[in-house]
Amino acid sequence: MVSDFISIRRDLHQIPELGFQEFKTQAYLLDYLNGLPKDRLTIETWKTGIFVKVKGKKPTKTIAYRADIDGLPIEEQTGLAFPSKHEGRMHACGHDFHMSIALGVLTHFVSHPIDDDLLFIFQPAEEGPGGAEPMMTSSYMVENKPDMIIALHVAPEYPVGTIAVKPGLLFANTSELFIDLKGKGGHAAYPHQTNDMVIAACQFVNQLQSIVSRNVNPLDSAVVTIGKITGGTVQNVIADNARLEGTIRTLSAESMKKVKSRIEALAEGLKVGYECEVTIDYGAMYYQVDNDETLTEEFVAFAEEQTNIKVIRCREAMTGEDFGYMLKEIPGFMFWLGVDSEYGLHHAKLNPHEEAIPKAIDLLVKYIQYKGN
Ligand SMILES: CC(=O)N[C@@H](CCC[C@H](N)C(=O)O)C(=O)O
Repeated sequence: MVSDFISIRRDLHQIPELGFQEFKTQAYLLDYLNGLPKDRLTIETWKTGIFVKVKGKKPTKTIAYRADIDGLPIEEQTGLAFPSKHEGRMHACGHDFHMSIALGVLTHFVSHPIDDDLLFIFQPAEEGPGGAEPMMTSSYMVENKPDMIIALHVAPEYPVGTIAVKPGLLFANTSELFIDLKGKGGHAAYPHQTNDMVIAACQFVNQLQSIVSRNVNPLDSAVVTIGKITGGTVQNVIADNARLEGTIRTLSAESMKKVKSRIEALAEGLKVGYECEVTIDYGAMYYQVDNDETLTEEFVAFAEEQTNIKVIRCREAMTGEDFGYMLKEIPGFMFWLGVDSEYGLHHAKLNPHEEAIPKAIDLLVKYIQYKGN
């Protein structure tokens, strides 16, 4: 017999949608929310996201909880009995867990209200192009800015029954990276008459890898990943175009500036060396996740003393999260939830253990109750 919120997770797992296309997901969430008693609830949509307020008994503050709702362009290979019904789309970053946990906590407080108001934020487009920053400037958020905010992220590398957290910097600064190369194509047998963009792209991918090893202070970690290369049209035509798609991760804003300036300098060299055009687009950029020191330490002490969850003190990670934009304006924290999967985040076989769902709901209910009187 699976609990309600595990079965909700299974439903949501089957309908993953990309950023700002979460129409079925939003409809599913609204359908659930509209089935709850209405007396304490206000529900407002924002694009494909939702704000839900649970009115407190005598509020002096608002505590917010944020869950991201989008999936990834990955073809699922989990072999689960409830796989994605959307070809080439998967909840491979655990947002199905994040949503079902948020619904579990919200449902508890609808029937067991506390003094303070609670705001549940179902945020679109965390994987890109970013929903948190525009949500923060929405009129709803401006008029209903909470006093503190919490979020979690599933962590395949930690066992169920654990959480991992760190006061201060938890996640990196990120920037997407799209590089378009344009040269001169032609017959595969006449390379001397062309500027081959497949060769230029290969060279450039290798050159980019020297930035982290030779230009960034080794004590200030950075990552440059190219996750996708496309180019050309057919096997016997020299390609007149290529596109590199990737991401930059840095622990400091200075290193982000440095990495970008080195990419641009190397691009100038490529233009000369391969007589081609190079266009760089940085896409979406996410601000680092910087946990409030006092609130995080208080949460750790609470979890250790008042629950049977094991707390792991972790290091910062090079993952990105646009929750950073919320923490920039509102004190709060994010923590990792142990879900023990052999395969990691963004893997087609990611299979988090569902027993982590009731454990997370229980932890959050207890902590929010403690914070909200
Ligand atoms: C937790 C997590 O995996 N977040 C994503 C955020 C992606 C931001 C953006 N699309 C980028 O690639 O820079 C991550 O990949 O870390």
